[in-house]
Parts: sequence; structure tokens; C-alpha cells
Amino acid sequence: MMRLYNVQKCLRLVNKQICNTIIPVRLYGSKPIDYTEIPLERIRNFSIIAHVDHGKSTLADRLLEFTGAIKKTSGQNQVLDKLQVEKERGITVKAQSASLIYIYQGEQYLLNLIDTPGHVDFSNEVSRSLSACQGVILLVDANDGVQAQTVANFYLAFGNDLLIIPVLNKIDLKNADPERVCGQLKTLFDIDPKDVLKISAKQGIGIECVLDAIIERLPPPNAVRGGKFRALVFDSWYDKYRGALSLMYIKDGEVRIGDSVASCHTKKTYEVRGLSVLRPNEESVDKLVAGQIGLVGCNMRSSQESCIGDTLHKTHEEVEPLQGFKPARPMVFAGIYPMDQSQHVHLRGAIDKLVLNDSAVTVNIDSSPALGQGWRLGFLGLLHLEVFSQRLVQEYGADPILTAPSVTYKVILKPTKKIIEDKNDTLFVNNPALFPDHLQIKECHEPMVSGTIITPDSYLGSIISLCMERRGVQKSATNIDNERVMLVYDLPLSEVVLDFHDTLKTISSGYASFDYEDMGYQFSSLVKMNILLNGTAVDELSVIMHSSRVQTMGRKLVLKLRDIIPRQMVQIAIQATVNGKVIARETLKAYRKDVTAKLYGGDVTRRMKLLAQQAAGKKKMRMVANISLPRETFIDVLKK
Ligand SMILES: Nc1nc2c(ncn2[C@@H]2O[C@H](COP(=O)(O)OP(=O)(O)OP(=O)(O)O)[C@@H](O)[C@H]2O)c(=O)[nH]1
Repeated sequence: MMRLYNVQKCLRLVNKQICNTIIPVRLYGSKPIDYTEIPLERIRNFSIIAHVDHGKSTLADRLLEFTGAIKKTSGQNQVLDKLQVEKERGITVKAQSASLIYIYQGEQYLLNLIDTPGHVDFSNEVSRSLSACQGVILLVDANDGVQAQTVANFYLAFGNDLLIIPVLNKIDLKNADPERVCGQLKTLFDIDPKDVLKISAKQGIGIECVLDAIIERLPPPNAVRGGKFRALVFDSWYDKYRGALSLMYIKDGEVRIGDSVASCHTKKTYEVRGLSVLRPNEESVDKLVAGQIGLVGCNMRSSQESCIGDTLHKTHEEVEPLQGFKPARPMVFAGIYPMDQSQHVHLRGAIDKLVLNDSAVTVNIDSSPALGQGWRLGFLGLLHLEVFSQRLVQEYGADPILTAPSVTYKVILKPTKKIIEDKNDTLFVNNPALFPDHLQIKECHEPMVSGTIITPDSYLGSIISLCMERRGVQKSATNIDNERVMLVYDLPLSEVVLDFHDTLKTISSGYASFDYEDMGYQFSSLVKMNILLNGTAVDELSVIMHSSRVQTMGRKLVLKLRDIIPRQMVQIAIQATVNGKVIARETLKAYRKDVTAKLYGGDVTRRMKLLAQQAAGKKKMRMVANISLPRETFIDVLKK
């Protein structure tokens, strides 16, 4: 009955066309609120999950405005997207939280909202956020309908036993077709159309129904106020003055400033220096109690100290650690090096701090003869890698070099005396330079994913060709309504990480959506292609690939290198080899460059200046096999 009432109430609001009216702003900022006074039954922790661009951040803005956490803004959007990269790219990459106060039937409720990213590369942010929630708003664009990420997010929430409030957004759009999308929700997830709320986040239609549904349909947190203090750390970031700050969900008990707390993971103890709730800006409090989400600062100095998924407890109390979450498994690896070795320390500091805020990134020390000392970082996807490097530049002023992204291959070695003794014949290789010689290899396996594509049927032909070209195997094709099809393909991860998503968007004019999940390893015929310059192999330029790609890739690589390596005093033979056999070859002719040749007479200082510029340029070069390679060569080749 209650659900029906909600739908009807929503529709009534729409019918009255309140779209152009101003949302009532309920400001509670004037009187300080004691959050600890709010009983558990009147707390709701929820998250908004959706496909990318379906309007999560816009809905979060409206909820903040409606509950008076922020003033109604004229056009200023995405209050929770705080990072510069989020604003520039218009996407959410970090989950953010906000505590809202909402008056429902005369009672004060505390709603803790966690805004999550929609892009597939940041799905670990979604799953972490869900661990602090009891329910989710599953937002679907009423025009685009169900997309690949909607399916993935639904199953993520469903698998975590969370209650789901289905909400159709953008009903104000001319082409919105709520009935069709409700039909899709019914076909795919068996969601009763009666339970679906219909809103426009942009125009503020139906926002109150969403808030009411959160209170009516979601349960309060399953927490114990009087128990021993236990809190789950589900996010952390670095503050210049206060060190690592941890965002935590207080499962049981309470914590006050001055308390001594310990980490179940590192066993270290800390004094609580500061506590705050996010509204969405920090608001200091003296104490946090079970059911709440809040920020704790206890002078943690390094990224290793604040572990996502860790349980904090009071030092003198013994507690059972809360269930953490599966650590995200990096899918794409790339080497990262300072532009100049003098910047090594600065880059190390920047990576350390950023990793604290992005726990999905893995860091290992690496070195290369051409690029010097650096690190090998693991990311969840290519966008994740791009965003990470953009944040390094924007937030920490670092200017690193990134090498080609690669995935982790599994190599089974032929038995030798040592291997039999060690009882370990398996190698995991994500750096082509470390790929063993073909004579030592028994067999190779590559990581596979199960990819879901949702597309209008008019693009089906070209999408199927793309998947076949990328060595995909079709598993199923389901009609989700009269025009849309859901395809499921098994695909090698290496074929997906680079540009699959972009190509898919291009061939489907942006209408197809894609999501993938890990499927483990599968046998594959892999080889390492070496690049030789005048007979010397350059490790940084080697690539691991499927044997069917050898001819085309070999040709492409040597041609590209011929174009980007500057001519030198000697002739250079550029060769691509596989298992000792030359696959492709190009020759770069010798050339002597005199930068001052064109200067006749004139001021001697001009001549000196040009020679100095040339010398500075040479410094940036790397000597490989007596050939100077500019650093850019490595990056340009690897960019594809
Ligand atoms: N017409 C219309 N546009 C909307 C509505 N809600 C959001 N939008 C627009 O949709 C676009 C995407 O909105 P966001 O709120 O950034 O979407 P998001 O889901 O948070 O995106 P990510 O954070 O990148 O996953 C923006 O241009 C919004 O202005 C709506 O109700 N109606």
C-alpha cells in the first residue's frame, strides 16, 4: 500500500507540473544539530548507483538542496564532485558522502548519502560504498533505459543483500519513455513497475518521493549503540596538516575526541584528534555513535596506516574485526617514471599520497635502463590509469612518464631441476621485459572477462564484427525490449583494456554501453615481440601479444618507430622479432644535423644559444645501443 501511495504521490507531483516551481529549501544550519541524539531507527545509510551519466550527482545535489544541506544554486551542479578531474571530465571518480537531516512526519531523520562513480573502472568505489549502506537508489535514465552498468550495479547491490529503490530519472526529456524502461526493469530484474519512482533530478521533480521512499522502504542500520566501539574504514584521503583522514561507518558503540583507538589490521594505536560529519563540508563534532558515518583524524602519517576495509576499535577492548571487502584486483599495469631522476623523490611522495585516496592502485618498484628508477602501478582500467596520472599532475604538480598499459599473463614453465625443487612452475608477468624465453615456456594463459553489451539492434552487425575481431566468443544474446539487445561475450582482457570501449561508442554513435567482469585465466597462444635497434633489443619497447597478431603488429611498430626516432649520425636498422625470427624491418638513414648551419655571420651569442639548446635536447635523450632515443619515443610507440 505504502509503495503504491508513493508512486501515486510522485505522479501527482508530476501532473501538477511543479517542474518549474522552486524547491523548498529547508535550512537547519542555524540551529546546531546533535546527531548523536537521533535514534538508530531514524538513520538511513544509502547509496545512489547508476550507469554513467544517468544523473547520480545531479540527484545528490537535489537531495542536498531539499534537505537544506546546501543552498539552492543557480546552475552550479555536482557539489559532491570536488576533484578538478571530475569537474573537467564531468564524471565522478571518487565516492563522496553527505549527512542530511530530513523531517518526515514531524520527526528528524539522519540520511547518510554516498554518491558513487558510474564508470566501470571505478566499480570498486561502488562496492566499498555499499558496505556502509542498507539500501540503494538504482537510478535509470528514462530516455537511455537500462545500460550495461545498470545491470552490473543491480547485481552488486542484490549480491550484497541491499534493498533497491528503482528510480527513473530525466522524465522531463522529450524522448523519455518511462513505460518502456519499466518494461526493461521487469524483464531483466523482475522489478514491479508499481515500485518504480519517476523523477527529474535536473528540474527537481519527485525529489520528496525519493526521500520518503528512503525512509519507508530502507531499514535502519543494523548497529548496536551500547556495544564495544567498532568502525569500518571505507575511504581515506590525505590532508596536508592532519595526515591521513579515514571515513568510517560506526557499526557499534561510540567514539570521542581524545579516545585511544587501534587498528585491527596494523595493530597500531592512535589518539583521536578530530571527528566530523560531512554535510557535505566537514562539520566538527565531539563524538560519533553507532549507525553514523563520519570522518576521523588521528594523525596517521603514511598511506600504509589507513587501510580501506580495516576495523578501528578502542585500544583496551578486544573485538572481532568487521568483514572487510575483497581487495580490488588491478587489471591494467603501466610503468611510471619521473621525467628526470632528480624528480624521483617528489614523484614518490605524490604517488604515496594519491594511493592513499585511491586504494585500488597497486605500487611496485621497477627500473628500466632507458627510463631509470620508477614504479610499476596496477589500475582497474585505462580510464582509471588516465585519471590517476591526471590527478598526479593537477593535484601534486608531478610530471611523470607512463609506459604502455599491459595486463598480467600467466606463464607455465617447462620443468627444470630448480622448478621441480621449488615446486613452482607458474609465473605471473605484467611487464613484457620479464616475459621468459619461448624455449622455457610450456604454456601461456591470458586473463579473460565476461563483457556485457547493451545496444539498439541497428548496430548489432558492426558490434558483433568488433567482438570477433577482438577474439571474442558470444555467450548469449537477449532482447530486452523491441529495440534493444543485450549481448554477453567472453573476451581477452588485453583486447578490451586499450580502446574497446571507445571503438564501441564510435561504431554505435554512442548508443551501446559496455561493462565487464573478471573471468579468470584461459589458455592462449602468446608470444613476446622484441624490438631491435641495430641488433640490440630495447626492453621498454617489447610487447606481449597473441600469435595471430604478430604480422600486423610487427609491421605497424617498425613503421611507427621509423617515423618517430630522430635521424642520427649512423644508420639504424629497426627490427621486430618473435622467437628469434625477424618479422618486419625498416631502415632509418644516417643524417647529420647542424642546427647552426643556416646562420651566416650575425651575432655569436645566437649561435651559442642554438648550440646550447641542442645540447639540452640531447641530455633528454637516452642512449640505447649507441642510439639516442628521446623519452617521447617510448611513450609515442606505446600509445598505439
Ligand atoms: N534533462 C535532464 N537532464 C538531467 C537530469 N538529471 C541529470 N541530467 C543531466 O545528465 C548529465 C549527467 O548528470 P550527472 O549527475 O553528472 O550524472 P552521473 O550519473 O553523476 O555521472 P557520473 O558521475 O559520471 O557517473 C548532466 O548533464 C545533467 O545535467 C534530468 O532529470 N533531466
